Amino acid sequence: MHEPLTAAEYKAIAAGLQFPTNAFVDGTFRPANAGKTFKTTNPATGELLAEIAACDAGDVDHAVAKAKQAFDDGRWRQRTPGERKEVLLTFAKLLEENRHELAVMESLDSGKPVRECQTVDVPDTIHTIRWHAELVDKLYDNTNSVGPNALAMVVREPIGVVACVLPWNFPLLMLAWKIAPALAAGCSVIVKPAQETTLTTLRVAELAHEAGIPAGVFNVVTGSGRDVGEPLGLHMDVDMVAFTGSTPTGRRFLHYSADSNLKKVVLECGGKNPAVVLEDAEDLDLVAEQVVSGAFWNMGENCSASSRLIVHASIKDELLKRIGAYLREWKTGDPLDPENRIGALVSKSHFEKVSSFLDDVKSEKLSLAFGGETQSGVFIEPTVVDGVTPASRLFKEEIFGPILSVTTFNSLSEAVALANDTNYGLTASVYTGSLRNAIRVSRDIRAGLVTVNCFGEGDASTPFGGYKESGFGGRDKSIFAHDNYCELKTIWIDVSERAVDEAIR
Ligand SMILES: NC(=O)C1=CN([C@@H]2O[C@H](COP(=O)(O)OP(=O)(O)OC[C@H]3O[C@@H](n4cnc5c(N)ncnc54)[C@H](O)[C@@H]3O)[C@@H](O)[C@H]2O)C=CC1
Ligand code: BAL
Repeated sequence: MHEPLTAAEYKAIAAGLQFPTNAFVDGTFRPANAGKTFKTTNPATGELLAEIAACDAGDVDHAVAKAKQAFDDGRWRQRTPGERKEVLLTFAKLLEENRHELAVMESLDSGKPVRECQTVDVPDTIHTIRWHAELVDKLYDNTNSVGPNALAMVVREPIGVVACVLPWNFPLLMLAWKIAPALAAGCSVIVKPAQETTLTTLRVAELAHEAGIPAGVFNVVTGSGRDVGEPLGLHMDVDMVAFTGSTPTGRRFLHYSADSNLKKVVLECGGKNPAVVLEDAEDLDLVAEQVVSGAFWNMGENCSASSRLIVHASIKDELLKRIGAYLREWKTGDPLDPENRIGALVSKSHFEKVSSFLDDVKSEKLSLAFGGETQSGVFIEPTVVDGVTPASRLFKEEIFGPILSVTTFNSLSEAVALANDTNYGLTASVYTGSLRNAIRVSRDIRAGLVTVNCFGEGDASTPFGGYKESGFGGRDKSIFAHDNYCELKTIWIDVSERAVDEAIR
């Protein structure tokens, strides 16, 4: 069902698309109060796609009031879990029916290859919504054993109004990682998409409404971080912020919370993730394939990108040779051509940032093993830089582009030390033929997800999020994500004889 179409079919869909342009609040599209707009363009071509409502603090106040009203009157949270499940499954079905449109819109707005949008982003988005829908009527609350004189119940309740502040690198999927558990739990949401990639979020909101999610429960406020993200972070009636993006912006949300109502903050931030290849790795072809996909999937615009290859010195040359062979399959160019696996970076300014790391290759006299070429001011070919030391910016900073650094080691302890030599701790991969080494290294690396002999992000049932400066406050995906969007309430009922006697009197 999610097989890619041909380039001609994708272009025909693109030609017929209607782009949503207004914020979505209380079940209807509405322009910004102040009437302002911002432009959204196709990064691959520079073509203007749409002018979108540039909302501000007044629009945020309106959306929060509507979301709070919807939460307070119980139009969603007081439906049974089974009823919410059915609506969310209808929502998933509508997404499925519109999958080609969503894949093309995502690709046009972000520069991502349509092939990935069609085969990964859209199906994973739908699966995430289905998974949380299916979870919600299978959870049990607790009664605790507190003796014969009382009954203690511990129940989950939806946390309230949730602001979901999203990044541009996986617009649909990050939307699903936040809204699926939030809506399943019974919360009202206000989504603030990244300005670069607003279109699919608006279309999804429309489909959610069509599926039967009541007005005011799913709202989208479009605009900049300063004008929309900050007022949401500071709002006294927002109960929680669920954020994915950079660590510096994540840090701001902790300040906003401290300066307002101590709202709960869950952050999924950056990464500088190692792929550690031990001397006893068994199948170097498989390692090369996985390392390439870990580093270059989504142009490396991925918080879980394995951007540091840490390889035993004795096998480095052989591994690089095989990486070179796999890179031939990673063609760069028109995102709407399903033959291409590397599309455009999300914007000119992001291209400039990523390109500055290519300048370091020259200034630090590092060795370019593959790539290094740019095209049309927005495309960067997959690039592998050899001989990178921990002192280099390439080793330390999140690049968020298709650049892989290579560093060697000679002992297991050196490998672990290099892997942990970062302020981040999101993901890591270990390649080894030894079960003992796999377990030891996975336990010693300080990261929220360690994959062994593969690259990946787990599935909907496994939590995703980071140690150290990669995350804060909770995890995306899985039952643990569901619990992010709930408060726990204890209800203690006195059933002692004294209480019964008093009740009779
Ligand atoms: N962990 C991840 O998945 C992501 C990491 N990044 C990293 O961040 C770098 C910068 O990208 P940006 O788009 O600038 O990320 P960002 O973290 O600034 O943006 C993420 C979201 O936060 C909002 N935002 C920005 N400034 C805000 C503020 N002062 N108050 C409230 N909300 C605010 C944005 O509008 C967007 O919706 C990238 O080069 C990359 O290294 C970017 C996107 C996703
Ligand atoms: N790769 C999923 C999370 C992120 O990049 O933001």
